[in-house]
Amino acid sequence: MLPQVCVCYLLRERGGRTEVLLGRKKHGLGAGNLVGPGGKLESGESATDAAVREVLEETGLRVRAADLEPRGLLTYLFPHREAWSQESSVFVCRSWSGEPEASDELDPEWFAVDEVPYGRMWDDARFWLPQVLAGGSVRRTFSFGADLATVVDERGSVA
Ligand SMILES: Nc1ncnc2c1[nH]c(=O)n2[C@H]1C[C@H](O)[C@@H](COP(=O)(O)OP(=O)(O)OP(=O)(O)O)O1
Ligand SMILES: [Mg+2]
Ligand SMILES: [Mg+2]
Repeated sequence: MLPQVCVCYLLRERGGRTEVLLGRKKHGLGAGNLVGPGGKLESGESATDAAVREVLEETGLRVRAADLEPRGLLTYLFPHREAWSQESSVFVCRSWSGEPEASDELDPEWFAVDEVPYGRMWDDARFWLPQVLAGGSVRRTFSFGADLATVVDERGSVA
């Protein structure tokens, strides 16, 4: 079984448009990329509980497990760096308390969902995140090449 991680996209309505909370990752896997808050599941933790904890740790926002919408599962394969291969549970959330704050891991920033700068994200995001932000779900596998940055193969579905 691959290491399990989670990611959560917080959505809000502002000025007649939908915005998503992303942040530049400051260190660790994917440092420099714009990502959704998320991280590794701890021992015995469910993906939902991990998402609640990681959102709080990385943004200062409190979300409730009941408000997390499961939106699928992503498999990231790095044949040239096996330790980076992971399986990620994807959530969307529209309700929370608090205001986003910078953390050791992320500088949170709101983006209109139709203006997300996919060129600043992990290369896989452009294949599935637009559909998830539009209300869909995903079950997809991505293989990265020797540069550890470019998707060289993808399979699965977005519905
Ligand atoms: N290939 C790819 N594309 C998009 N997003 C990701 C990947 N691989 C990934 O791991 N991720 C996402 C999924 C998770 O949200 C994070 C990975 O967890 P990370 O943030 O490194 O772990 P934390 O638990 O937050 O960090 P520490 O607590 O260990 O510092 O990236
Ligand atoms: Mg993280
Ligand atoms: Mg963590």
